[in-house]
Amino acid sequence: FLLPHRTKLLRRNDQSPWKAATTSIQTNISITLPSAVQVYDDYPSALHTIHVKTVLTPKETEQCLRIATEYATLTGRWDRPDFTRHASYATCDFCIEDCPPLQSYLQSIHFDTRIWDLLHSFYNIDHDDMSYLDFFCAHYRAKSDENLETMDRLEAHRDGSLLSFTLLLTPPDRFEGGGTFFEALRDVEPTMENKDTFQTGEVIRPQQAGDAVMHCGKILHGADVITKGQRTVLVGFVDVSEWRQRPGALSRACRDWGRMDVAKRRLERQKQKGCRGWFLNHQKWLPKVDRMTHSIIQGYIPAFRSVERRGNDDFQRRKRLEAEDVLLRTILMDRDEAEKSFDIFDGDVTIL
Ligand SMILES: O=C(O)CCC(=O)C(=O)O
Ligand SMILES: [Fe+2]
Repeated sequence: FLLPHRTKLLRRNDQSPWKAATTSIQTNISITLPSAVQVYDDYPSALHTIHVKTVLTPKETEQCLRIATEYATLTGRWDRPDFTRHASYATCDFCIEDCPPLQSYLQSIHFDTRIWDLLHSFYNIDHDDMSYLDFFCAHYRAKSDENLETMDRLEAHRDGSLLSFTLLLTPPDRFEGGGTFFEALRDVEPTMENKDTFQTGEVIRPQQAGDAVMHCGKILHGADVITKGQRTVLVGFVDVSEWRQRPGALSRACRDWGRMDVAKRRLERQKQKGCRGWFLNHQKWLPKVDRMTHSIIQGYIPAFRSVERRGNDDFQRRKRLEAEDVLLRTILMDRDEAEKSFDIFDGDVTIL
């Protein structure tokens, strides 16, 4: 069931378990990222909006949490981060595929169909064009002396997938802190409708277990620190077929984000060497006549203003957000456009 495009047999109908899910209080919140660039149209694109939506009933959520906790206790999978699965941003987790009881329970309640239906309605991507890159159950707990290897947060990052979701399994009254933060939401004011879920700055905190935060995985995000108790979530990385993605859009964004990383490192290096400048011992490489004429050639190199400006935190953030915004506007092609761009292959395409 980890291959969603194979789940056509689980289409929604009147008797579907989806009906059961609609009997609990239904969260339906959407928060749209502000525009960071003016030069492009197409704002907001579907990908600018983050959705918080009820996916599981309280009973189903409880059942998932029970099965997951039993499995993690037995295997120790929540006791330390798994660097083999997520090398850079390792979480204390297990893959749903590794836990047959949870996998078959989710299958029995048609979990995948619910997720694809929602993602389809939010981002207009066909079920056949979505598949799991990863689907796992992660666990955060407040730091204490006994659990040094466990995790209490996840640093800001972008997922490998174009779409992602984080579904809360633990009732929110059992922990403090937590939630998913998004850098681009820092200056966005909560509204009457979302003020409970979106209380502080960048963080989205679902108000009931069974609710999922669904978003574009390329938006810079992370898990806020847990200060008390434990928080268990189901996380899905959902990939979108290549043919719906505009060639070059992601690589352009990665290049721009990479430039900002380099600028940051240059400033750090400059600071290590002393902000005002530094002396180079390079006289022996210079022609004798010039040695006497230029003070710079005497070896003194002032700190570069441009390095300071480009390494500045606000500047960095603005540039990161600009690249992110352009990506969100451009990466998805609608079906017609995608079909046209596929036509250049003249129908001669073999899909392996
Ligand atoms: O736990 C969360 O709220 C976010 C998790 C996440 O971003 C991830 O695992 O990639
Ligand atoms: Fe993530």
